[in-house]
Amino acid sequence: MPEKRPADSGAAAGGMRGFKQTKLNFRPLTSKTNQEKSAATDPQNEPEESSPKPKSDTPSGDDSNKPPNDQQRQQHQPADDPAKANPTTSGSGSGSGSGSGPTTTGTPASTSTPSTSNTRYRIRIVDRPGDLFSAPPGAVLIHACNALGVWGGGVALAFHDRYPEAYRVYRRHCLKSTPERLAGTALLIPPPPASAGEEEEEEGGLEGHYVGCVFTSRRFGRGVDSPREILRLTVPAMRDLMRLVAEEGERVTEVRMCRINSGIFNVPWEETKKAIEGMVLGGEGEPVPAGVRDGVLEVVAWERPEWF
Ligand SMILES: Nc1ncnc2c1ncn2[C@@H]1O[C@H](COP(=O)(O)OP(=O)(O)OC[C@H]2O[C@H](OP(=O)(O)O)[C@H](O)[C@@H]2O)[C@@H](O)[C@H]1O
Repeated sequence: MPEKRPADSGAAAGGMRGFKQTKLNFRPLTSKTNQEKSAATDPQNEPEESSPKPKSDTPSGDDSNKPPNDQQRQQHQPADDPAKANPTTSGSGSGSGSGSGPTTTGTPASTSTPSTSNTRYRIRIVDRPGDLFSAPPGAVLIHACNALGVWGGGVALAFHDRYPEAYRVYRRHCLKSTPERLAGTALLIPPPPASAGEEEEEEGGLEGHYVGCVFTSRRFGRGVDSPREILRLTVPAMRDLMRLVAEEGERVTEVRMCRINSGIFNVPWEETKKAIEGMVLGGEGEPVPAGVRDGVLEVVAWERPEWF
């Protein structure tokens, strides 16, 4: 992992090649219990009015597709405490299945009905250099988000430039709620049904991606949560996202992520990875993602080769 990096501006800086804007009609998927659950699991969450009252650094008004402004893009201060934090996890150790065999533990029987057995599973993260966005249709692309409705830098800006419609969905979702309520939850934005004649058919398999947003910090810039808090929020947020992913059944073909939290959020990647791999998921009627094999969901964490 690189020691230091600029809070880069992603696509704007040419970090990824060949970005294209994909204008699609996205519909958001959220857990009905997201907000209650988040409030319940986070003792620090004070109940707040759900009116989308902008905070001081919250963009306001009817500008849901407005790109982040310069001020927002520049508010990428590193967190005050870059010290290592102790992750709060619901389990210990990392996933350890073989993961590559054809065994179908927890695999849904039909193409779209998620399994709701008592199967428990873990996530195993495999680090790989490459382009996060070069994913097949049906892939979920996970990235960490603030809850203020801004994808202003790093990979979030690349998502913004690539999927402006998804950005609108995310932004609306944020403005309808509050950072306190969103912290530790997730938003899954599926692609619309494939339509014939899409233009973005070139390299990279651009269409058909789900955008998986995990709200691991309430705010960004000077208001970003501490690394410790970001790690703590990552666990329920990933759990929430996995539930949403599982409900999509086999429409989801793979789950991949960037090294969430490791750039602008300033949390060492190994800490985030450990927290995610320590989670025990599923069980008690919880749906199980279609990709689970032998109790393990393999998730590739892509990193640009220059940072790998
Ligand atoms: N263009 C690109 N293409 C491909 N991979 C890229 C990339 N740029 C960076 N990466 C990699 O992607 C991983 C995560 O690093 P990032 O710094 O992105 O995100 P993060 O999870 O630490 O932080 C979340 C906050 O970033 C934004 O913040 P703002 O809105 O600007 O405030 C959000 O909105 C959140 O608030 C690291 O492995 C980077 O190497």
